[in-house]
Amino acid sequence: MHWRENPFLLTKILATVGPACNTPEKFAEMIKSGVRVARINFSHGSFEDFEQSLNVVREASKQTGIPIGVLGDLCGPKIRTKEFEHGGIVLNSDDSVRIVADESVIGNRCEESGVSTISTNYGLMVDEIKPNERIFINDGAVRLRVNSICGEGKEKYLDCQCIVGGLVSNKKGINLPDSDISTPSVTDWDKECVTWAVKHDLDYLALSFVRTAVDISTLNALLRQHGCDNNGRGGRKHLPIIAKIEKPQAIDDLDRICEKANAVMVARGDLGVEMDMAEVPVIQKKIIARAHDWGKPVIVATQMLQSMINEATPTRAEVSDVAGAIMEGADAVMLSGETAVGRYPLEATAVMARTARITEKEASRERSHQHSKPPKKLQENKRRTPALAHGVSVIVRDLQAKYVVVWTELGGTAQYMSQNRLCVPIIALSADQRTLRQMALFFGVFPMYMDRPNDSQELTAALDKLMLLYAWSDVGEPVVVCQGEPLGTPGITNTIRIHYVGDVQRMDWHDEEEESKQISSDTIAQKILDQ
Ligand SMILES: Nc1ncnc2c1ncn2[C@@H]1O[C@H](COP(=O)(O)OP(=O)(O)OP(=O)(O)O)[C@@H](O)[C@H]1O
Ligand SMILES: CC(=O)C(=O)O
Repeated sequence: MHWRENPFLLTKILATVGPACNTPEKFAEMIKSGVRVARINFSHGSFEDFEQSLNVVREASKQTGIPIGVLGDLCGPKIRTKEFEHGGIVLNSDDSVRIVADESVIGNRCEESGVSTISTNYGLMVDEIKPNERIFINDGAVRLRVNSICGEGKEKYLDCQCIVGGLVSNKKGINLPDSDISTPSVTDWDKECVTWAVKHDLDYLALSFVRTAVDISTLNALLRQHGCDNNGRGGRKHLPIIAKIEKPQAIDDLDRICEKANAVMVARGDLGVEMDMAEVPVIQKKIIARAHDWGKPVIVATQMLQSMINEATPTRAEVSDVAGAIMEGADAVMLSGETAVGRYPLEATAVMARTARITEKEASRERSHQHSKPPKKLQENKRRTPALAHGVSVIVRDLQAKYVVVWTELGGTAQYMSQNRLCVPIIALSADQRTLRQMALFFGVFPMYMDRPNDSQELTAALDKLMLLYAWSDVGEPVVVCQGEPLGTPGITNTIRIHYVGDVQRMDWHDEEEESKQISSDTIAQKILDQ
């Protein structure tokens, strides 16, 4: 157990798994310094690779005793270049470039004519793009403009002119910022990945290039075919969906996307290509605020500590970026290439955790002067658990309680508590391993396994022992406890208790002692620990 080594970092850190951190020992070190969710990117590698990454994470989680959520990142309708004769070609400004319909063509550059040919994994794009529209390759590093559409059937191609030159190599991403493309939101490859994810018990699925809330419903329908249910649950497996916001169309449907998805991600890599990069910071702030209105966790991703792929220290601007996202209210911050292929994965995690710790303290201080603001849309819905969570935030403030403790079957209560930004650790106890892993994404929530107690009394006794064992609390300090009554029924959190650590035992034992003899806090603590 490393709870004491790295106590209560409220902000959640996601790390992308890749060759740079692909051993249980390395990943365990990253967990110890603050990583709580591992991202497997289905864009890179085979099912064998994904299985190996998953085993690494699960083993590291076992070694550290800390529940780690695993997120499978579905590629969605991402268009990519296919293969080239020598792995790639260099384009120069004004070069003539053909994007061909035939997906089997190997890309090349004809030295005689100077014309370059590129094939893609979406041949139909030649039917859907119009003259004058732009084609961005490799995160916008290389840019083309379409002159005209030529040929027929398999021979059809887009005749383009290169505006910004550079290297174009195998499997590089293509963005079409001016075009309306009808690729399915969940591709055949995504479907295979979903089957794999369900079979291997992943904890989250992220969907790339979400355009409207309908895309979330499409994935949910597919998950239902696999026996999952993200709404009513009804005893079925819960596999929450994270909507990646990286298309301008998604911003137009943000409210419905936040309502339908279980969490959202500000995927700044593609967002910064699909629209003017200069707009991204303002959009990020808006997405974070909107996700909070709906009580959904929000992750800020991409290039957070990009220079650490090659350098042992980040730039000041990168550190400021991490801090800025946390001040704006991000629940989680993500590392991509930094941990997947970078030279300093552990250092990157440590910098992120240190920055988060200092920033969240300041953010909490600022919030403590404001009135608690529960998520607007949840409050409008007038449901029991969000109202209860709001009540807890007021009690925590009035009593200056140091912890909130919830007993949760499915994690819903922990999520509502998290969204109220209590600014104190929420210790979320559960006997369900999947629930524990899924709660790893929630800001301020610390999932911990506990055998299911039979009743409130047993829960209180176990809680006291936990508090004293880890020296989180002293006897007599207040802890706010939330649970369902009777204990163990999912979806009925209906009780808030203000418990003083050791209280029940203090009274019991006091009766046994002679009337005049005061029993000390130290004696009570010792008796609880000895039980
Ligand atoms: N498992 C992996 N194996 C090899 N290289 C990887 C792996 N994961 C990531 N990378 C490399 O690190 C870079 C950044 O990682 P990231 O996961 O953000 O990929 P990406 O392709 O940029 O993201 P996305 O597919 O979400 O747009 C990738 O472009 C790729 O070159
Ligand atoms: C994370 C991701 O997919 C992006 O930033 O584009």
